[in-house]
Amino acid sequence: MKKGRGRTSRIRRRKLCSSTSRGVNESHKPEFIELKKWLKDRKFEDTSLIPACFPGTGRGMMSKTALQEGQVIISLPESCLLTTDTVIRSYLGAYIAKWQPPPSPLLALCTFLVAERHAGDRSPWKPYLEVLPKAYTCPVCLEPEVVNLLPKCLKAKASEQRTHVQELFTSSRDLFSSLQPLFSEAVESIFSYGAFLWAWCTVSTRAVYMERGRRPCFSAEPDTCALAPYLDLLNHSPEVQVKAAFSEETRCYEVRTGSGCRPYEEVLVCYGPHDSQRLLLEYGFVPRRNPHACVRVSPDMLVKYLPSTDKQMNKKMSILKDHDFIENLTFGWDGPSWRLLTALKLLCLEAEEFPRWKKVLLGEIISDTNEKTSLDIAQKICHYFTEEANAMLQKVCHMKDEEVALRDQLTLVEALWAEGLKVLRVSAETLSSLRAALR
Ligand SMILES: C[S@@+](CC[C@H](N)C(=O)[O-])C[C@H]1O[C@@H](n2cnc3c(N)ncnc32)[C@H](O)[C@@H]1O
Repeated sequence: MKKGRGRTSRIRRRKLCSSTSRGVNESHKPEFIELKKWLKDRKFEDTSLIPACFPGTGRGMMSKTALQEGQVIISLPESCLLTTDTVIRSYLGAYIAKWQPPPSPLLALCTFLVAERHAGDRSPWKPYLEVLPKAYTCPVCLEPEVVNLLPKCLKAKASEQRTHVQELFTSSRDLFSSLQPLFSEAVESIFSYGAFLWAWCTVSTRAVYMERGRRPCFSAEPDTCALAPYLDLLNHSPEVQVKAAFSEETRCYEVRTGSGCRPYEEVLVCYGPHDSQRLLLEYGFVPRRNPHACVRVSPDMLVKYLPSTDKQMNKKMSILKDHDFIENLTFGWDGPSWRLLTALKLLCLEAEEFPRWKKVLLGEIISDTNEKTSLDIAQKICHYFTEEANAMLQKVCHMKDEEVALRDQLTLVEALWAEGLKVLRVSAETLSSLRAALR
């Protein structure tokens, strides 16, 4: 779906296709009947996709007919899209446009969503708002005791996410207060943290990528998010491909299949080639069978089993940092990544081998000892993580029995650790084979 970077690009890099699990048609539900009427009034032409509930992925989209490769499966007219243009054209527009410093496009969208949800029956967006989830499962919404059970790297990111949303909310209070003339109730009760969090998660987990030019009424942050009713019912699969973009010619947001799909199968798009920690962080779910699943090795784990007496350790670590070998070191379905083994080889260099560190980064073999030592360290790290994953799974299982109210949240965490454990088992086998080949 596009070429942006970072938070927005991933949302919007959606491809499409199908899974084999049968879903239960939900198109008869009153909220979907209303939504379809609303879409029709806005010139949306019916599609072969209908909302349905699937055993593996929950609510998503099912195809009523066979879909051919390259076919447009959904074409949403501009008038159905909720963008910053919608906000500026609305009753909020004049307030947002004169606010200093200019709010970010994301804040404008969140403010609009909160106000419209509050408007209830009076909102022209009601049929769309009615089908949106009432709650989300991104880490920012999880209970602290559940966040505490996340893998270390993800826990740190979850905490950053929470701080980011809280700060955005706090720093927006004056803007919300300026909107008081528009409401009979106190704005503090309308723009509560809970309402803001819901809006932030709505945009974060559902928006499609649609780039708009910079406007002086908004801050310099990229304006790339658009909410696309109906289309945003499409779930993710890492294995499918689609093209999705706004067409200047038809003035519609179009999704085109990358491959065919049989009738009554779930139609899926790809949110990006993300590992499951990232999908949990950004979208609040852990997919089944993720080929991009991995277990991340943090810098402190990297050195955990290395001799603390190594005088060159600081220098080695700064080389790794300078050459971007400190992040994205992983175990995956293929075993330890090349980057992880390379970082370990560099860290395991003997004093007399150290001057040849550049060759290590180029992938050259320095010595048998270096090869063996680095594999041994990788095995120790893998073993440590395996023990940790087993212990965490036991803890989560115990908590699921004790804390029934947290069961859904704990199930997500459990899925993540269980996937990690599988990756580590495969990695342990790969490491054993690599080690045996050196004997
Ligand atoms: C764009 S919405 C897709 C429609 C959504 N399932 C719904 O009912 O509104 C994205 C959200 O759907 C869910 N989701 C998407 N793909 C999924 C998958 N493969 N497995 C489980 N949940 C998924 C996640 O909650 C995610 O935040």
